[in-house]
Amino acid sequence: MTPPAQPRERLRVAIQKSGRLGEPARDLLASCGLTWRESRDKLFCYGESLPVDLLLVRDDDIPGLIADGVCDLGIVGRNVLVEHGLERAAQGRPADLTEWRQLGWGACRLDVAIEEQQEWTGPEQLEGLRIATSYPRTLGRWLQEQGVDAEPVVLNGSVEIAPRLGQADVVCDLVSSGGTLRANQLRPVTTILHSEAVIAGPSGTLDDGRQEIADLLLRRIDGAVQLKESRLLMLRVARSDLDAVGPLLPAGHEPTVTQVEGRDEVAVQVLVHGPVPWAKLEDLKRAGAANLMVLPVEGMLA
Ligand SMILES: Nc1ncnc2c1ncn2[C@@H]1O[C@H](COP(=O)(O)OP(=O)(O)OP(=O)(O)O)[C@@H](O)[C@H]1O
Ligand SMILES: O=P(O)(O)OC[C@H]1O[C@H](OP(=O)(O)OP(=O)(O)O)[C@H](O)[C@@H]1O
Ligand SMILES: [Mg+2]
Repeated sequence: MTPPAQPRERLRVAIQKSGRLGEPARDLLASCGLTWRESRDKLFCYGESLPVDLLLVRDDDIPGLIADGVCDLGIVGRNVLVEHGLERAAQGRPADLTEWRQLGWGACRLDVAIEEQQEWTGPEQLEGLRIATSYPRTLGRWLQEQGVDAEPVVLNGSVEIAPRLGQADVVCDLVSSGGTLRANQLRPVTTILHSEAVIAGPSGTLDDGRQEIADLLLRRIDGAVQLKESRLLMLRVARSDLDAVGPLLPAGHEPTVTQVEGRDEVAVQVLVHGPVPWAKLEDLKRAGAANLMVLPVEGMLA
């Protein structure tokens, strides 16, 4: 039984100490106006601009730290959070954490991969095989859904070399570019989880005034995430071509159309969510748009 957490009036956020998500997590929080004083061992950062402190830890420890009330929120991959939830369920305990926000970065997939030259006929092919993974619960759930009985072999790292070492027949691991699988003569055959970085938090609300601080932080995070995804698309077009260009503009806010002095032309600007692909710019140009520009947005206040 976990002892009740000490009352705290400062919010504590767990992030990865190093690894893939550590730096982007810090950058995100810094873009929310947070500044810190680092402890000498660099494991704790005391929030100066807001009562929000950081705890720098291994990513696998983040769900447990929140569950135990040591931290209030965490920035972690969905893959780690899902595995934690399934582990708890396996122990017959109720779900304690949820995704408070999806952050839109740190994207990867949890894939099953087999030897490159092997044919893939479907999940039933895995029956009776040994599957190396760091995510036995997530894999176990998927196998159960597929009605397949296989044996997870739990490894904390270097999962991809397990088949070559004779420890397993196939693997189930995180993939983004696929380079690690290829380097180990493996190929992905099915995805069992799509992951990205998320804000993990308790299923209920926080106590001691920390919910208010969390709400403020989340509002800033929402703004920062939206800002990061926003672009300003600018172009000029002859009035006669405006009807052709208008429908091709990417979805976003209502465009602003301004008359260009002394010419039968207008300048159009539109705030777009997400990247504007080259193909879209080429379509607009073909329809008569010129001086196309896509600019990042540094700040926004409606
Ligand atoms: N190849 C990848 N591309 C994109 N995101 C990834 C990739 N691999 C992992 N991730 C995401 O980044 C998270 C952290 O990955 P990382 O490899 O840094 O973890 P780790 O080695 O377990 O680190 P730690 O030392 O904190 O335990 C993963 O849980 C996953 O959500
Ligand atoms: O599809 P790819 O782009 O090749 O990425 C996949 C690799 O990335 C992760 O490991 P990471 O590189 O973070 O090293 P780790 O095993 O030490 O965590 C993951 O465990 C895979 O091994
Ligand atoms: Mg880890």
